Amino acid sequence: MLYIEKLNKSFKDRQVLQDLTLYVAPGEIYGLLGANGAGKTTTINIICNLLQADSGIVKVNHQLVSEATKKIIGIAPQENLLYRGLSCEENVKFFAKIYGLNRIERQKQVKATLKAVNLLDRAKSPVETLSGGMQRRLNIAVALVHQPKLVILDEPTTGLDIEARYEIWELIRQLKNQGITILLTTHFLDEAERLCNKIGILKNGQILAEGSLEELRTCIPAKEILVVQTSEAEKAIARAIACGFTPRRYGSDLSFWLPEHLELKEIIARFDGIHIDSISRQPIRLEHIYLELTQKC
Ligand SMILES: Nc1ncnc2c1ncn2[C@@H]1O[C@H](COP(=O)(O)OP(=O)(O)OP(=O)(O)O)[C@@H](O)[C@H]1O
Repeated sequence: MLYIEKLNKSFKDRQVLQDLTLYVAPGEIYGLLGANGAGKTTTINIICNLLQADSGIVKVNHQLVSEATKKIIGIAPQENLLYRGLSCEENVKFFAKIYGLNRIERQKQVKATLKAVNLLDRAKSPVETLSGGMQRRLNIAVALVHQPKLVILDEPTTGLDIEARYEIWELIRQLKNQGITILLTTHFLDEAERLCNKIGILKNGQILAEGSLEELRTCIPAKEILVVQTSEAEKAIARAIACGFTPRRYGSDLSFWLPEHLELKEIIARFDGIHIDSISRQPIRLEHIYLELTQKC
């Protein structure tokens, strides 16, 4: 559905995308992850034909991006694209007109889209009277009104409380069930873990790694992660290394990669003679993979 090959883009002498290559299959939710400034929005702007690449190929549904492909893409940008004084219905209708839907299609699609984002009962409410979560859902409705094949959601849950995030996640799952292909950017790694069947990790305009969560787990040669609280960190690290555990710091957490599954009593035995306050075990999460890849390069 989305094919990007060797995409390059510079702003003056700063190269923002470097041979960026990625593929999104029909019906997939692809999570594009990267720190601020990694090049996510630049990539999105090129896909939406709002920005010209210096070189490379971008195809949506087998067509090179152009004014024509805009009609098969729906974009919900980071900043809500809404008219605050207009009602939900008026906002969606306005974008339906921009996308060239006729009067009958508009009537049908405005209703269907507001229903899909669970805002039909607020159709007549002005945007400024909606909660932040409702506004984000309306921002997504605007991206759906012309029934696009590819939907781009740029940080759809930033700034929302957990209940509003759950509602957006449910909406994204429903879109996937309808066969819509989704490109999602997020800084929430748990969000990518829950929703995406493919994840690409972007740094300095290049994809460092790409795949399902299972495939990305192979980036860390460990079975699980041990988090240790101790007042004798130096001693614990030296002992762990001698046992074949790989030390890492995740924030202030002293952690170790365990190369094999061990019983808790075996783990405790390895730290014999060292003062340990607590030991906990964690599965390998996307945050560990993300940090490993982005800090190494
Ligand atoms: N129009 C522009 N002119 C000059 N530099 C730009 C322009 N647009 C983006 N950049 C630069 O390109 C780099 C990538 O920006 P981009 O917005 O694509 O990153 P991002 O991954 O979307 O970041 P964020 O997570 O903060 O949204 C940044 O260093 C940014 O300052």
